[in-house]
Amino acid sequence: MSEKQILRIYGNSSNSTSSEHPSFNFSRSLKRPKVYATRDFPEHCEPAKSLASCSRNYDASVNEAVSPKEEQEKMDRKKVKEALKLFQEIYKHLSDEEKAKRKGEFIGARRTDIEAAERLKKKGKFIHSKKQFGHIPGISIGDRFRLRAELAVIGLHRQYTSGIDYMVHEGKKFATSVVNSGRYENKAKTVDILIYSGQGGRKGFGNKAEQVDQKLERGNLALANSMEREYPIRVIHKCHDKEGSSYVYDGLYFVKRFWREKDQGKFVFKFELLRISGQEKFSRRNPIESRKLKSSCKECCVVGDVSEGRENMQISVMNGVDGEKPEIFSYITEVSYPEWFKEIHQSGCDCTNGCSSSIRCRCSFKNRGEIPFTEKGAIIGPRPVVYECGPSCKCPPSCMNRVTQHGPRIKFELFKTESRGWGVRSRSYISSGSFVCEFVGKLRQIKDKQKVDCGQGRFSGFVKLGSGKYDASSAEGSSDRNETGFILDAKESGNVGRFIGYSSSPNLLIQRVLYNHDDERMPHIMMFAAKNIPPMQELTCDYDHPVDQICRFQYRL
Ligand SMILES: C[S@@+](CC[C@H](N)C(=O)[O-])C[C@H]1O[C@@H](n2cnc3c(N)ncnc32)[C@H](O)[C@@H]1O
Repeated sequence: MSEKQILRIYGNSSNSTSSEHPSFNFSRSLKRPKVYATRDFPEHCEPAKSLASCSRNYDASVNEAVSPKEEQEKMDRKKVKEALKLFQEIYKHLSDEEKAKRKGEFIGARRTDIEAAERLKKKGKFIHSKKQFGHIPGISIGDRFRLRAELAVIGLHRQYTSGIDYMVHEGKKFATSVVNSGRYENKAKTVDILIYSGQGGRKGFGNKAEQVDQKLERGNLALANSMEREYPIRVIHKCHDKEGSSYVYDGLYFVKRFWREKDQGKFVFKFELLRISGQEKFSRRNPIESRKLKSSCKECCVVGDVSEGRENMQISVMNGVDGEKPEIFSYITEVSYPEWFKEIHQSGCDCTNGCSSSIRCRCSFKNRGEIPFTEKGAIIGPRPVVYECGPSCKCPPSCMNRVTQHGPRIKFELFKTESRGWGVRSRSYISSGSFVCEFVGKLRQIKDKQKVDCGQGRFSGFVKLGSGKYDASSAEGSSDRNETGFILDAKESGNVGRFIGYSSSPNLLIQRVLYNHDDERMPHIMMFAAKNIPPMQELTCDYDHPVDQICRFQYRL
């Protein structure tokens, strides 16, 4: 069916009924919040009611006498349903077209949902063409929407990607709605309080993204202005269940306060939003359904990407135990060296056409005359140290002696275990010998008799890198000549490696690797698959194994 046909079939019934803004539609409750619940907010396990199953049954018996108000509500809801139906048909049409074009191949990300919404917008089929404050007629608390673009179509949240939507009123920006996606550490601690992180603060994308200070502009300014005037803000939570993600309307909130704090050295804005009291709570209204839904929600995604875009692939956090998120830590992808640390480079290899197992390649020579990796990047047997080519080598980045320095390529997932805290697994199969990840943290020196809680199964975020006297003469700013040994401390800053659990028969082996410096006292701690690892199996290593010794367990390629 063509888009024209679809539009013809559905006519103009979903035309806007909005009044001139500012239209404050929060008649269902306007009391300032007084008492706030303190129980943990299980936002990802909240019973998300579908629009069709909403408690107000507008298709109920026509014989019942209905008031004009109810009649209006019925009409509003009908319009919402019609607009969504129209959207779904265009979306399906575009998706089918896209699938046929792709023939199974990946051509690049195309947001078909946005495209479908844009087509509806051009035809004037958006509900409430003007933005407005408060509830949107026809939409009830607890309504669930599968696609983000649907929120724009029905006027709940007009931004396709940005979390804060706002409009200009009397020359000033005011927030109309926020989507709590969990992406920016929106720690929804209780059912009534939402700590919402401001927008901005990143320049560029993926690995090249640079952290900058957030500014009090656009959405952040709009939230601040809304606080001043006590304007209500719609809150929509992104939830995850077995069927995927969805967006649930949670009702109206006020901004109570906001502040600026440092995150990884840069300023970010935090807004405390309080749910307006007296509004329906879909979780409390029908507790039997709530329990049923909670138990059917065996494992929910509580954080979309714990690396916040810093890794090559997203690392989602799944929790089927208690709905909690991991404790806050700074996600870093490289070892954080202290200021005094200087990279000591020996001369690298001169191989301009890639390295090979010959004495002409200096790096190969350091590796006992062989390249320690297969062409596919699997490690050829554990050894005391692997010397990868590095910044002083002339070989290209694609050289087969550069494996771990490119970072992990595994689709990791963090998950909550019943009794061991968080663990790590891979969504895809990992073949024996493949590089899994590095254990990164802050590199610290330890003093002679300083006790570090690591090893002997009590590992708690540290890896001891072995001992050795540190020559203070080469350390700027250090005057303590008795310091010996180094540790990687991942308690406050680390990567996915800090969540890997212990096993006496592990499926990962620990391998010391050098590439960006030649100081053997502080090698990179790299983890490789010790065997073939099926998808979703917990990744484990042997904490008791001293990292300055060759791994004692066997593995085969
Ligand atoms: C490197 S952390 C691993 C991540 C940790 N599970 C968490 O939630 O942050 C090591 C800690 O995890 C727990 N742990 C890891 N493996 C374990 C095991 N096999 N049995 C019991 N506790 C374990 C212990 O508390 C240990 O101190």
